[in-house]
Amino acid sequence: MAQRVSAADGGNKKTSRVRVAVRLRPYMSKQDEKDEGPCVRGLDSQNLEIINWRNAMETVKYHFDVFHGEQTTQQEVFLSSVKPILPHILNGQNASVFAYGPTGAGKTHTMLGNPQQPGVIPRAVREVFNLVKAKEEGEGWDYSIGMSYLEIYNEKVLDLLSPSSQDLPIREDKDKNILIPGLTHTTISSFSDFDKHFVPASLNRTTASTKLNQRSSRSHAILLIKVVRTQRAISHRQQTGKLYLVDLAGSEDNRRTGNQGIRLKESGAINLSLFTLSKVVDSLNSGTAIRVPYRDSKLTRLLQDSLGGSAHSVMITNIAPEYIYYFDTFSALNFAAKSKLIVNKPFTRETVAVPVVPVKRAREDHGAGGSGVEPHKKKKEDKKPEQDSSAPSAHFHSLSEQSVMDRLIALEKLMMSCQDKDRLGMLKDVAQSRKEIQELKEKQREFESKALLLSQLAGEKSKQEPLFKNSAAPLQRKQLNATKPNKQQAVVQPLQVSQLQPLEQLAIVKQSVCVKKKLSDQVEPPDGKENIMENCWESQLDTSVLEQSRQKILQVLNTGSLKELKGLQQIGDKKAKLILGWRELHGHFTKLEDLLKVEGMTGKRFSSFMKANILSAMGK
Ligand SMILES: Nc1ncnc2c1ncn2[C@@H]1O[C@H](COP(=O)(O)OP(=O)(O)OP(=O)(O)O)[C@@H](O)[C@H]1O
Repeated sequence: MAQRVSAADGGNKKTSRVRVAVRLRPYMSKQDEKDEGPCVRGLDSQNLEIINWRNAMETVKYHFDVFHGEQTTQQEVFLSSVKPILPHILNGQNASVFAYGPTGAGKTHTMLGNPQQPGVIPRAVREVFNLVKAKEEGEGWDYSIGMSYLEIYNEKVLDLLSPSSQDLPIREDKDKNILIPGLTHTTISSFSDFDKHFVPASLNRTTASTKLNQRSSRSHAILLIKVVRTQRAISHRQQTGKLYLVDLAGSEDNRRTGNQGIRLKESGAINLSLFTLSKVVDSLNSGTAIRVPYRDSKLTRLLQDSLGGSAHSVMITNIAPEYIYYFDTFSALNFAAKSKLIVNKPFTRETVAVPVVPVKRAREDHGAGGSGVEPHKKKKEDKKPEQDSSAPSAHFHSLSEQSVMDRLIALEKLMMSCQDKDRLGMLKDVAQSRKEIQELKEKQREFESKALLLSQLAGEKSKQEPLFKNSAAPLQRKQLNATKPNKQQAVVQPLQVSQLQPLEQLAIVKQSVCVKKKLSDQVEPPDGKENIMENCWESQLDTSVLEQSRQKILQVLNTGSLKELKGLQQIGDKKAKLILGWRELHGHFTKLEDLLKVEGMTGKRFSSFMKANILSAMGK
């Protein structure tokens, strides 16, 4: 009877860690309306640099196992990053290759390619056949190769070889092998046999056009190549090796993809599963996690077999050079860096001799090597070079939007806490300061509510309504004045980022109490009187009590566990996870309206969420 045999002697510890390669796709001028040039470039076969968003005179350098520059061919990517792990699957071990990165950065190009430039998938399958052919001769084993092909779309597992099938279940057998009952498994005898099944199945994959990519993959596609080898001699040992070739859907920022409706829903599922993947990678790398959160998404559940343990994994992080992708690139590099903690100081900052603009025009300036190390001509020299090094760069016009800055700050904090031990002390100090500020804020609120209570007791002998006030009372300004110092205190952060905050306060100050919801109105225009009534309820509440409730909700959003988040009104499991994901990626919510940035949170939902939670916090 067939039995899984662990190949202890064949296991090579060195290669069992996640090997991280980064591939930079060529610069595309059509993606660069402002003609700003690239913001990232290669230095050599392992190093790259990206402009520092804080100061365009500086770059941030990263070190990876491999860096594939813009001119790298499909063949080179395959030979250096993928081919070395393939022999393992002939010995009953698992291997996987992931293409990760923002939408439009070249994942599908890398994995699939096109007839002129075939990608990793066709090359790997061909190589597996070659390896088997070479082995079959005199080693005493018979080999059989099979394939399955599926996509995870909106958290559903769909069989691409049998497109009419429904969402398939994922199961685990007693040996901890992940199985998908009902998934088509087809034996293939040659590469052309594979092609015959694979090409039409690929057309079944869900793709659609977004603002950033005309043919964007809306699902994670997983091709499984299974090699079973059976010993001819008497014990007839059988070993099964699996190769997962994964083209992940791109991480997406929906403000830029312009996604709405169904695209937005897809995007929510994509971002959620990528977030879980990130958590799994974190746990595997930390080596201390009690529970690796494989079960939190279908993607990670399915790859459980192959991620960690004895799997030989390669992650190819695809990035794009244009400024419009800056945040995504920075984010993807961070993910790639934390996917292997042996990264050499990715946050070392060096001042380069020439202003950053020279990275411009990679295509014309780069030599055949594509690493882009030669000096570049200056452009836009009239741009004032001297800047306050703590201020966001003038080159970041497109990023000067407050929310993007907030995200960059949050991301930077994350990266610092991950990788630079020297900064841990600093972060601890900041955490301590924050704690003290928080305590002061609590005290302040306590005093305020006491004072309010006293004035109410003194002022209204017979009039009741401790919570509802006269709508004519011009209390909102007072309320916001009271909020202001709190806000200012709350944003004490490393690296003097607090100077970015006043803009946000302004946004809050501008909200009028009754006809507020400016943001929500932008998303969904009010649809009549009912909506006006909807939005007026806050005006009937006492501003300080209202503010207290808002603060309470904000606190849960920022510090609440999954369970606590689910304790909020109108927040279910999925939304709570999305909030956690957002927090992980962007740091804290500076104001409640930031919730609108979470996937699926429309203006209407936000209004209703606020009403339900404020009233609930007041015990209404
Ligand atoms: N190395 C490359 N050389 C030439 N063209 C490339 C390269 N990488 C990507 N492209 C082109 O860039 C465009 C976007 O690439 P691709 O569709 O592979 O991105 P993606 O990361 O898979 O996006 P999504 O996540 O939206 O599916 C395509 O037109 C592709 O041909």
